[in-house]
Amino acid sequence: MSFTFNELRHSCKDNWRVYLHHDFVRRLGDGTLAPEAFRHYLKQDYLFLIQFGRAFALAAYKSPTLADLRHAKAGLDAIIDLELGLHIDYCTQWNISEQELNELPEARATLAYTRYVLDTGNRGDLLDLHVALAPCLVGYAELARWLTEQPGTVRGESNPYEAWIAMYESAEFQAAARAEIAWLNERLADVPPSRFKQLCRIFDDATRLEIDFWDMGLEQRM
Ligand SMILES: Cc1ncc(C[n+]2csc(CCO)c2C)c(N)n1
Repeated sequence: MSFTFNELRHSCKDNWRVYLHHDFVRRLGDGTLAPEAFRHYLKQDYLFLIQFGRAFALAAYKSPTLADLRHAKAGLDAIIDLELGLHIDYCTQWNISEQELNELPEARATLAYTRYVLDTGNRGDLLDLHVALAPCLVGYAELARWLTEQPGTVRGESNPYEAWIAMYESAEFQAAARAEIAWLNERLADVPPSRFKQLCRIFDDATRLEIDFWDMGLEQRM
């Protein structure tokens, strides 16, 4: 029996659609998202990215081979040098200082999602951890492509969220998502059905926690 990432994604298709086509995402696309909701999301996403940096460090610890270790290092580099760097610049443009970021308490949705991923990686192996990380990596690349195709999406200077969409639409992010899918496809080819079922549960949990993260932003909840 051989499984693929596409089957994993299909196993939670309803929640996957809710995550990708969430109101928060649609409003980023048409530019109607309340600026305060976006600022709340940006601040919590900074805290989220720090914990995700830890998750990639955990992936390094859980790596049995040099190739896996390099893969984890590349993921950690991408978060620290690319995503967090852009994020801090972006926060400055939205009048959120680095000092404010460093003093923020974590919202419950941030705590739940990030600690779930870290716990899944701690108790499981590298594949469990990657499956918990996949909705984040693959989902944002897919939602950026989806937004680009929507007729309601406003591009260019008239959309205050243009830079956010462009970041996840960029060739670099799209390539990272494709690499992750390839990595998962290689591993999923060897798992038995009972193990695949466990992995579907992890993927669905992380997808639901992504939905909660959008809800938290939209409703500015702590
Ligand atoms: C809640 C939330 N989910 C996913 C991402 C996207 N993201 C986070 S880390 C990473 C890997 C590359 O650095 C990607 C694509 C986000 N920013 N916030």
